[in-house]
Amino acid sequence: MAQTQIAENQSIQLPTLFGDFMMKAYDPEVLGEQPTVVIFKGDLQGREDVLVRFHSECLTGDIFGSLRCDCWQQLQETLKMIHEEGSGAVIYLRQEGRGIDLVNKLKTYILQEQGYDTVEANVALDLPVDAREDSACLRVLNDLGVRSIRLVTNNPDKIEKARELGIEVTDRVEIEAGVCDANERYLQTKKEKMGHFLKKNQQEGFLI
Ligand SMILES: Nc1nc2c(ncn2[C@@H]2O[C@H](COP(=O)(O)OP(=O)(O)OP(=O)(O)O)[C@@H](O)[C@H]2O)c(=O)[nH]1
Repeated sequence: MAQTQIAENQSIQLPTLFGDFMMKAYDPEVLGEQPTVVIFKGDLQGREDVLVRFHSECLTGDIFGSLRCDCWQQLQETLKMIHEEGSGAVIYLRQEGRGIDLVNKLKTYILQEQGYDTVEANVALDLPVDAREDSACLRVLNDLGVRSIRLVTNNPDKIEKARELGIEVTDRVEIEAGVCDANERYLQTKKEKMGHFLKKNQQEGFLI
């Protein structure tokens, strides 16, 4: 007979195109919010320097492969990196549009189609440029028993916020931003206005 008593936060197996992972979902701490999700590989209990990405939800990119941003490529790239290394985690935060939600993000896209950049569009609509709050990451890392992380990001603010939460970030791991015509302005704005570690390469566009 199948066991029907399921423990809270029990992990499930998740075979993916990028290899075999485990996954857990956490009940939201605030009613009405979406569960935080972690997809991970390896026994991370007590481990130091774990390869980790905090990835904010991007329905347009992560689900539909939108090229207006680099979210989909970064997610795939990280899963490949974790698979190759044999361990690590992606904490998937339900902070669509840097926390302004999907409907508002699409409104900013309308302004972007009229010439505003991603920062100007948020400001013009009286929306915060970045409304993300990352405390769910601490909850997940504690649950997995991770002691310190190497954070996969090009965003200096993510490292600072993680450290403010008390997460030990021992290193930053660069992640390549796949450039194309559709996302070049988005990447340029991240670099110039949000301080992202992106280098412009004359021949090939933006790389890390
Ligand atoms: N407001 C707004 N949000 C966007 C836009 N394009 C993408 N996003 C959101 O930006 C967020 C990107 O999150 P991440 O990829 O985790 O983080 P990041 O700050 O870009 O930093 P990295 O770790 O270097 O990728 C997601 O929530 C996307 O939905 C946009 O044009 N406007």
